[in-house]
Amino acid sequence: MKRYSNQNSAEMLKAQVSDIIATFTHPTLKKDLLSLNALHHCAFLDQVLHIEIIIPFAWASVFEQLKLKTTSTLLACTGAQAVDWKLIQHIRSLHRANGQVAVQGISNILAVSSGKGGVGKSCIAVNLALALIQEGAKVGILDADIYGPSVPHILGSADLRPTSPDGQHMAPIIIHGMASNSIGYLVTGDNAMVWRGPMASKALLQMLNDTLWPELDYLIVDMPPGTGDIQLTLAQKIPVTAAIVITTPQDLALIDAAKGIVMFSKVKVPILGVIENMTEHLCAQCGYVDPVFGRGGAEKLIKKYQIKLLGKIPLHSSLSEDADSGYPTVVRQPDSRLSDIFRQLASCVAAEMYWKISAIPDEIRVRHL
Ligand SMILES: Nc1ncnc2c1ncn2[C@@H]1O[C@H](COP(=O)(O)OP(=O)(O)OP(=O)(O)O)[C@@H](O)[C@H]1O
Repeated sequence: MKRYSNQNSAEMLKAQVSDIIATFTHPTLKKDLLSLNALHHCAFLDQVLHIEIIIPFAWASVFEQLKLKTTSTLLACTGAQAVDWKLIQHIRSLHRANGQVAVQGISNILAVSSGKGGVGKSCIAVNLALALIQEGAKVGILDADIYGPSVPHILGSADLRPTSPDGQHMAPIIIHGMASNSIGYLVTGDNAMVWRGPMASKALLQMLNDTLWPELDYLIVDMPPGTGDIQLTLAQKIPVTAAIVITTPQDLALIDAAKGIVMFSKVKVPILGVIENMTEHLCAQCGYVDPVFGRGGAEKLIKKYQIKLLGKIPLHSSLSEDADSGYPTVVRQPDSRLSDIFRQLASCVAAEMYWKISAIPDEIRVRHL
């Protein structure tokens, strides 16, 4: 049985653990865990190997894979009887587009957009936000889809109304562990439809700035669909870190998604990539996979614009049924294959943001999980 009590052997232990965890590879890691300085601490106490891993983005489900892949080798090499793992998420505030000023308490804002309506943007924005929470991040959502605010419906909070503790600010609606605000909480029926563009953008910016958001690692902004004036104004005025574009595989949706990519490039907002929704139909009964809208659509888009395909979401009746029930799939069926897909997407989005955009050194918060 090995002992790791003195200084030399503590270094030996560190070297051994480092070698083992450095073998772990995953698409969220552009460098191995050692080059990322991820081994924060390791110690051998009472036959237990204690390991602390520090990662600068939301990573909880990948951390589970790391444990699964390396625990038996660690036990065999060190003679420990158990490994006590700890993940520290050191989520960084990354540079905002065009050097804009941060919103109080929010580290990063991610705009979820689409070139046209009906591609599943809100459904994906909500499930992505909730999956980021399951990945260990603090997340909120702002429904900026002024002409069709569907986030309250999907979250099951349409009947709730924000309160104002001081007559000037709004307390967000907390639902499924997530802070949310939406124009849908404030106006009912079709009232929002009559707003002119400048009025709508002003209202939204006010909602962003006057909501008492708790400390958030990520605020997801569900943007209005399309690439008109209101979208352009919001892309310029919301202090976003980056944007993602949702599309479906049909040619018409891809043409509009391309317009969205061009719009964000014009206003110098970094695009993390594209999410293809309704990629193929996944039969709820037999699991048969049918590429109803054809294959390879988003691939063409990412090739042309040199951006990343962040993930593909199948067309599945659960997604719309769960959204209509007010319990999005990630919450209602956390152990389903669809929820796994969303968690993978969440870690991929968080990692891509970190790798693509540099951190602001004095805006770092650390949280132990
Ligand atoms: N992958 C999917 N499988 C099954 N149903 C889906 C999927 N994605 C979205 N839906 C359903 O499609 C409908 C439209 O989705 P959603 O409201 O999210 O679209 P949207 O792009 O935000 O539309 P708009 O911008 O016009 O409001 C909803 O009923 C939603 O539940």
